Amino acid sequence: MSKIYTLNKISSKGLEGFGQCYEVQESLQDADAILVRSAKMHELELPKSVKAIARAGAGVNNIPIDACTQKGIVVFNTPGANANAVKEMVIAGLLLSSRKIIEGVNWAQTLKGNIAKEVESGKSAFTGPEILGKKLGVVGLGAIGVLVANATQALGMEVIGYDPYLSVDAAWGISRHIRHAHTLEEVLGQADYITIHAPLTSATKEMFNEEAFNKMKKGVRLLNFARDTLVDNQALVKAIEKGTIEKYVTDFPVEGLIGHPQIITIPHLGASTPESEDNCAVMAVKELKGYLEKGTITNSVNFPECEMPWHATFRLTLIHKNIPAMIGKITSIIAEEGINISDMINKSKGEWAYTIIDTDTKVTDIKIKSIEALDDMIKVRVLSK
Ligand SMILES: NC(=O)C1=CN([C@@H]2O[C@H](COP(=O)(O)OP(=O)(O)OC[C@H]3O[C@@H](n4cnc5c(N)ncnc54)[C@H](O)[C@@H]3O)[C@@H](O)[C@H]2O)C=CC1
Ligand SMILES: O=C(O)CCC(=O)C(=O)O
Repeated sequence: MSKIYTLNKISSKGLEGFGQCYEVQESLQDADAILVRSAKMHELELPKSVKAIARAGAGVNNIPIDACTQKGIVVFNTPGANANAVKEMVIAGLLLSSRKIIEGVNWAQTLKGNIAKEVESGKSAFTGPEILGKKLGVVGLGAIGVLVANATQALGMEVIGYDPYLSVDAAWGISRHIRHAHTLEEVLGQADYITIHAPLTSATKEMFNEEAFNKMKKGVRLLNFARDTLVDNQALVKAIEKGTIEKYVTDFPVEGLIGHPQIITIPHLGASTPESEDNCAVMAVKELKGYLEKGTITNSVNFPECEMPWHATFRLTLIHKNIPAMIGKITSIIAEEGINISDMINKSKGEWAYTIIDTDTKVTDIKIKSIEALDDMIKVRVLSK
């Protein structure tokens, strides 16, 4: 029985996918794997039993990836599974940033007496421009950015996209009407609206800072449905005071922004739809099962993709450093017992490698210990059918 610790509320449709051989628990004790959404895991002491973590969602900045990698814990996410939910929210955000809908609705709640007359005399305070024909800059053209770019172009916006690491898959999905910016400055200098869809990393932290705001057009509307600290909030408030930024719409309410008349704070609702919660959970559960049961790695952010059909009875999965002679050392230990390897695969990602070895005969515990004792060997698992 494998034990799964859930850190956030995970859709039941996803959890059902685990089936009879799994126990979903609210304790970390002896957990084989963890399922998480946005809960912060940096302070969490992970027991040795943990082999994998699946993020039911896209952003993995809440997970201590480097520490997990060193311990041989495979971290997965669910690329694209919540992208449509965020895209729809961004379209709402664009309209909220432009038309004074929230202000108008709040004002309408206060009306009394001759309401129809009050409405007609007061509504001019809530006028705002249309998005049709305006220029939108999309920063980050991944799963979400591409959907946002295509949808807003279809709504009549002129869209310019920037992504220095654009993937081939993403490029296939981008409408030919979207203009390609070669630098961030190109977007900042001409967009009427800017929407951020890059991940939070040490390289992107506060990429929207005073310097970036100084390059923006006056009166720009900025949307952030990616992560709070992609934006330097102090510089942002100053840019609003200077008139550079007309409105900031963020999915990440933080102190200093809440209550500001030109800032709309949404309580991280981008992915909060039943469809996206189901999609993410179903995908995350599939990834964990594939790894725990067969050693398959799909959509990992810290180890290479790896899958091999399993015909033999026994399987070793090995996480180790990506260095010369490692495979030779492992196979020599197995050969000392006269065991034949029926199939094998080795994949690498940067300085890390992952190997699957199938045998018809069980490798003895003593030999497994010898393999575990190899320098630069991080984790060895023994699976059987
Ligand atoms: N508000 C919410 O509920 C949600 C927020 N998110 C956030 O949105 C981010 C993006 O999500 P996805 O599109 O699914 O991820 P993705 O990984 O498909 O796309 C991210 C894109 O950003 C690009 N990128 C990286 N560095 C960049 C830079 N310096 N400038 C411009 N582009 C850069 C990458 O090349 C990639 O194409 C996530 O990392 C997460 O933080 C994701 C889902 C839900
Ligand atoms: O699980 C959620 O609601 C948050 C989604 C998110 O921020 C992400 O997928 O990066």
